[in-house]
Amino acid sequence: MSDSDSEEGPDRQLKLVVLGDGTCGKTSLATRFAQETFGKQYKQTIGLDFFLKRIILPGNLNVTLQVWDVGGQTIGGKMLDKYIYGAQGILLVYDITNCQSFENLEDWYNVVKKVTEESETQPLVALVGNKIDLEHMRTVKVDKHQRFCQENNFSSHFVSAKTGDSVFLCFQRIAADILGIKLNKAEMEQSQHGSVYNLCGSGQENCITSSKMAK
Ligand SMILES: Nc1nc2c(ncn2[C@@H]2O[C@H](COP(=O)(O)OP(=O)(O)OP(=O)(O)O)[C@@H](O)[C@H]2O)c(=O)[nH]1
Repeated sequence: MSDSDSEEGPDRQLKLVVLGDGTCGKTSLATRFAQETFGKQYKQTIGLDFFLKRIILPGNLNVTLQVWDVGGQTIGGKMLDKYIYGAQGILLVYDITNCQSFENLEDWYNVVKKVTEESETQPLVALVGNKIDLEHMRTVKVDKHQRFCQENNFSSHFVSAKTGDSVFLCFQRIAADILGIKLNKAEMEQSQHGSVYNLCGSGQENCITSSKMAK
């Protein structure tokens, strides 16, 4: 992509589909990222929820992320294939305190493979361990997570939708990977903790970038 595209061209749009068992925290992850909120109360997603968030990647590249939050009960249903179709990124989410939610990702991934096997371009797949604020209750070993990533060439993420830890970084890294943009260490460290607005504070440049991010 040329410089002129990144400065004046229309926003790039990326479709990211969030999959995983019920209660692993998909809606919480999406709302933490898109709205910077978190609700303790569980409200089951029926079918699909949809969020939009505009971010700016290095090189002043505007990217609008469409986050498709798929209800955990849709596995085995007729609509799931349609939700996945056309995704550039897939987030396979599990709850680090719930082994079953990790084991069941195999089934979710099988659906992804079936839907995308004949596509020209394959989506980037990210493995996301959620609820790291509950580290003391972890039942899924980090080794297992890493092995699953290596075996399938997934990118690896650990987040807490509750505290916001690494949530923005997770989406930012996924978008950057899809677009072939390399984030440097400083950019990743800035994004690691909390919301985009918390990015302000340790450098004028980052402050400007953060304030340009639309809600
Ligand atoms: N401690 C903690 N709780 C979380 C976290 N993320 C989500 N939760 C809680 O887990 C419960 C389920 O979260 P949801 O985001 O609704 O889960 P979901 O995966 O969207 O569930 P479905 O709609 O059934 O697919 C809620 O009570 C959340 O408050 C987290 O990072 N830490």
